[in-house]
Amino acid sequence: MLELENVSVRFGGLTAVNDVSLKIGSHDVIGLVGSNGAGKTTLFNAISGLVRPSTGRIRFDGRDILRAPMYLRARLGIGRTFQVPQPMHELTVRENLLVAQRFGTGRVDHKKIDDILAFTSLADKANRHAATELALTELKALEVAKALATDPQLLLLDEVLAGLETSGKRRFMGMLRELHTRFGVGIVMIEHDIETITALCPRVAVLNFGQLIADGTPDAVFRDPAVIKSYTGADHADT
Ligand SMILES: Nc1ncnc2c1ncn2[C@@H]1O[C@H](COP(=O)(O)OP(=O)(O)OP(=O)(O)O)[C@@H](O)[C@H]1O
Repeated sequence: MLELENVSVRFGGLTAVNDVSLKIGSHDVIGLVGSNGAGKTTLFNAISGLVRPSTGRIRFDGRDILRAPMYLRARLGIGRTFQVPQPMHELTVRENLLVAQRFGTGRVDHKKIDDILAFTSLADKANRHAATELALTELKALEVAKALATDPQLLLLDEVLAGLETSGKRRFMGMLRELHTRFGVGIVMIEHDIETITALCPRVAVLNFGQLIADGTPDAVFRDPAVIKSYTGADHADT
């Protein structure tokens, strides 16, 4: 579905993403990990069209999208969330989803919006205003709901679990587990907690200083000496 070929993103003298090649299939659920500043969000930005790579190619369903604007990528089926929820504060939850749906599909489908509200446990908040009437878990759920409203084939989730307390996190993980099968989307999720990634993702990709240093099952990746070194600075795990 998505193919990155030798993608690099530079900000002046800093190479935030360095020569990354990665193939993501429509049935993939991938955890994207790496320490702070490793380039994870920048890679999402390159895929969704927020930043333009300095070099490389990006194809979606065989189509070159390197120069495609964000809205076109959304229409083609690339949906994303942001690390800090970005609702349109003056609108209600339902209105936020309607705007996202229009942006992503060019249509309005109230039945689909109702399904998404139910799935994300936001049905009873549909007429509340995002700015003043939602708790953090609900704002995070709204972020996922907005991305779903764009009708994605590929969903990029940027730290959707960060900052949630234990029970909210558990509920959210249940929702994420269902997301893939219920909406038929491929998923790439950025997440720092290795236990969470291992529980949710059959495949893990690791960035270190912008480079992809591992890509495989959680078991294989988290035993990889290069990955352990990137996290701890040590050459071997203490096992
Ligand atoms: N717009 C920008 N201009 C300049 N430098 C940037 C910009 N965006 C990101 N960077 C830099 O690129 C590097 C990668 O940042 P990025 O946010 O992609 O990392 P990350 O892996 O998502 O980190 P975190 O886990 O802390 O969110 C960092 O050094 C960051 O400071």
